[in-house]
Amino acid sequence: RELHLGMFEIGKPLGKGKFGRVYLAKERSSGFVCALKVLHKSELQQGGVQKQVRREIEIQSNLRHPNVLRLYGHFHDSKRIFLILEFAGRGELYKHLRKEHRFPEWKAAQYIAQMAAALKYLHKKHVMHRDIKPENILVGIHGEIKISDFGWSVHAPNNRRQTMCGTLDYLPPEMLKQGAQDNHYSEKVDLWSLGVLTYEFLVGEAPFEDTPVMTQRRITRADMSVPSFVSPEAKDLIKRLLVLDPEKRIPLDEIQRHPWIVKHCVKDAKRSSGSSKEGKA
Ligand SMILES: O=C(Cc1cc(-c2ccc3c(-c4nc5ccccc5[nH]4)n[nH]c3c2)n[nH]1)Nc1cccc(F)c1
Repeated sequence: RELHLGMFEIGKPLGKGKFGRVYLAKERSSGFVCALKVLHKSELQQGGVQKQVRREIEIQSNLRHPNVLRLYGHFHDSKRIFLILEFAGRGELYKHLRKEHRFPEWKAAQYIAQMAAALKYLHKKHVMHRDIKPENILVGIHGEIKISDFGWSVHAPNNRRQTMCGTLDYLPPEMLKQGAQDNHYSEKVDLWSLGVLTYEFLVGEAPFEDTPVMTQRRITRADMSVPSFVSPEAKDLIKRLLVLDPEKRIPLDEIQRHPWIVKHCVKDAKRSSGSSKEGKA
């Protein structure tokens, strides 16, 4: 079936990314609700990002995971490219984080467990995200998180110098080292960013937040301290992720078995089975 704009009823704006606006949309014949992202070809040309957008479309079209935002399809007209993206019922995670200042440990642990599951899926497909931060995470209608915006994701290894705007807070040390050879780092970069994310969920600010020069210096020295209100188990996981040597970072499999994650995410077997009808095979 030929996709075109007339198929959609356009609703309220949902947000605007670096290259385009996103609208709530409904496909007329099926009533299917989605997020329609509009990218202007002229803007992409000016930004020199057409190839990156094509790569992102190619990567995201093939991803299917409950914690990875779906790209259902795309089409274009003479001036614009349209992306049919999954609608996330509870919007952008960073807005929730700013409003709540920081998340309770049970919520942070559930989010990190879902991130670890999503990253495990992506890494198995040799896709590393490379831009994990609250701004790139959406929340579904059931409170589950969805990683989006694979603008920097690549099939490992890559040899593309990445020029990035935006925050340095999430960059791992190996990407900051002078003359770092792009293709010398691996999926382990996402583990470092997961550590920064865990810290920010629990503390409400990033661990190396400072002036740009100081942030870079603190990252390359892993110079950060965890406030005393953070539980010892959570602190242990943060410390095992924010390790300078990429090879020494706790692997994704071990994250899902980490005491802090297990404590908050595994259904508590001891909890009573409630009314008599429950618990029967
Ligand atoms: O640009 C993005 C990522 C992206 C996703 C979104 C986005 C933004 C907002 C939403 C929402 C959403 N739900 C809301 C509920 C309440 C309030 C606001 C909400 N926004 N659902 N899905 C979305 C998706 N913006 N940008 N992907 C992309 C870009 C180029 C090529 C490609 F294949 C993918």
